[in-house]
Amino acid sequence: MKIKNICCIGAGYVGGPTMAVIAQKCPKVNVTVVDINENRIAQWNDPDVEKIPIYEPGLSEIVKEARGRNLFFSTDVESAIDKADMIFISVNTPTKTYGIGKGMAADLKWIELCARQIASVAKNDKIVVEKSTLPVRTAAALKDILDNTGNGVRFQILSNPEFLAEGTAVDDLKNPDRVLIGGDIDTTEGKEAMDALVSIYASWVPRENILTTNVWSSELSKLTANAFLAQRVSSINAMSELCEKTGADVEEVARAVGMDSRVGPKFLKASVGFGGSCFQKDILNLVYIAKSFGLEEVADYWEQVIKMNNHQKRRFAANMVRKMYNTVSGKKIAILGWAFKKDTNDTRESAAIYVTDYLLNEQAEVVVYDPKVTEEQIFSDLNYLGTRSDEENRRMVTVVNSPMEACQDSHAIAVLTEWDEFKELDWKEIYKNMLKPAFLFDGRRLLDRKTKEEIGFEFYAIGN
Ligand SMILES: NC(=O)c1ccc[n+]([C@@H]2O[C@H](COP(=O)([O-])OP(=O)(O)OC[C@H]3O[C@@H](n4cnc5c(N)ncnc54)[C@H](O)[C@@H]3O)[C@@H](O)[C@H]2O)c1
Ligand SMILES: O=c1ccn([C@@H]2O[C@H](COP(=O)(O)OP(=O)(O)O[C@H]3O[C@H](CO)[C@@H](O)[C@H](O)[C@H]3O)[C@@H](O)[C@H]2O)c(=O)[nH]1
Repeated sequence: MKIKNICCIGAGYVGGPTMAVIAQKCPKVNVTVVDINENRIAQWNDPDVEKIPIYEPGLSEIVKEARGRNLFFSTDVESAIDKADMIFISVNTPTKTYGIGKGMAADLKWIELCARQIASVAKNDKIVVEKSTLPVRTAAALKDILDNTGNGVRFQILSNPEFLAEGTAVDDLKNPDRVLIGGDIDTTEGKEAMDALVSIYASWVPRENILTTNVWSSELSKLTANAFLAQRVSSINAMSELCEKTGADVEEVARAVGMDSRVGPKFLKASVGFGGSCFQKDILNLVYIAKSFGLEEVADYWEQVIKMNNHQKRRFAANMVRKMYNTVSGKKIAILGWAFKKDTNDTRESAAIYVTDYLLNEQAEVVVYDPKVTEEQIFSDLNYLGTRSDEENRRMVTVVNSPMEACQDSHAIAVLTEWDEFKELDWKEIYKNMLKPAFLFDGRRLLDRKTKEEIGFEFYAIGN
């Protein structure tokens, strides 16, 4: 079966970049990305490609090349579903904020809406691909809805979780460690659907890097991968606290441990805590699934990864207050970096939000600078916590367009995102313009201690 038309529902951080790369690599396949968010689609269609809604290195160039040729962005969901042979569902699956499973389970309401819409529109057989991260066995629910509410056409459901990391999405999509495709391996139709998706990826991914499994293994592998990755960060962050008490340096420890080929060197960077839209949500989902099967020990084991992460964010902020003579009330504190990691404008679950909230509770005056995050986003993140009103947040927090301005007349600086540009700042000039003693808290192990101390900073870094 040859795929000619692809539709992707959800033009977000996954749908947008993933489909842009498929369109670039498969110029003969028409790819239409649809979303109910009109503003987002308008941004994807902005004649100035630098204004697309997602910042990812290399993405605007691909959109420029493929948009209008075989890559389209639209709000006409039904027409795109109707035309497509293959439909990717790439909508958000956040943690539930209500009802059963509140604060833990994934909210699948947008997934279900997609399934019902596909079923009502489809007039010929279609392959439906789960691209969103979903609880294991969601494919069964999807199949139920599609088969029971459709027009008698046949659907094949595949699981094809996405492993891209933000900030390196384009590179991850072009050179993935693996592509995972789960499907109904016991039927001819199931195998044909899997082959059709394999042939899309095989346009640029070596065949041996495309794994095919049963659908449940594929769904569960995605949650497992994120749990393992987040666990590494929490593990090294746990050691960072012990390093601070003992005189060991967490970077030296990570290097020594990571050189064991069984452990490996990647993802062992101690930090102020992991953020992003996935790790916390997916682990909570895993914990919920384990609990729902009565696997209390399994649930407790993974929940600890989240507990450690919350502790790391809190202890970083608490340490700032403690070092500044136990009060930051009325003190100006510059926050450098708001995104959850460098090279993205995404702020979901960013540690900066929680550290700032803590400092605001201590009555600090906070000034924020981030090269890619808008002022509106920063206030929206703070308001979402519900700790104080929008008016209060706007009174206590200022967002500025330059790091020098953020640091001017401040008592302290906290580096919370590892943007490369922070390494190159004129730190002598910054020091000169600060109140003394000038405190510098490095939540990313980005800056060199020796040179900063020579300038005169009171310097504190995670894990050393
Ligand atoms: N962000 C990542 O790096 C990443 C990586 C791998 C997997 N994932 C998973 O991919 C999924 C999507 O994540 P994201 O970060 O792209 O989310 P996102 O919020 O950026 O984008 C989702 C989009 O889906 C749209 N949408 C929701 N319901 C819709 C409907 N019924 N019809 C049309 N559009 C609809 C929303 O308007 C939104 O624009 C999640 O399950 C996530 O866990 C995310
Ligand atoms: O050694 C490390 C590595 C990461 N982080 C932090 O961990 C968070 C997540 O980083 P990263 O995993 O690089 O970015 P994400 O975009 O969240 O990607 C993760 O989540 C995606 C969504 O499911 C998956 O597709 C990716 O494979 C998985 O890496 C960020 O706050 C990082 O700063 C650290 O503190 N130390």
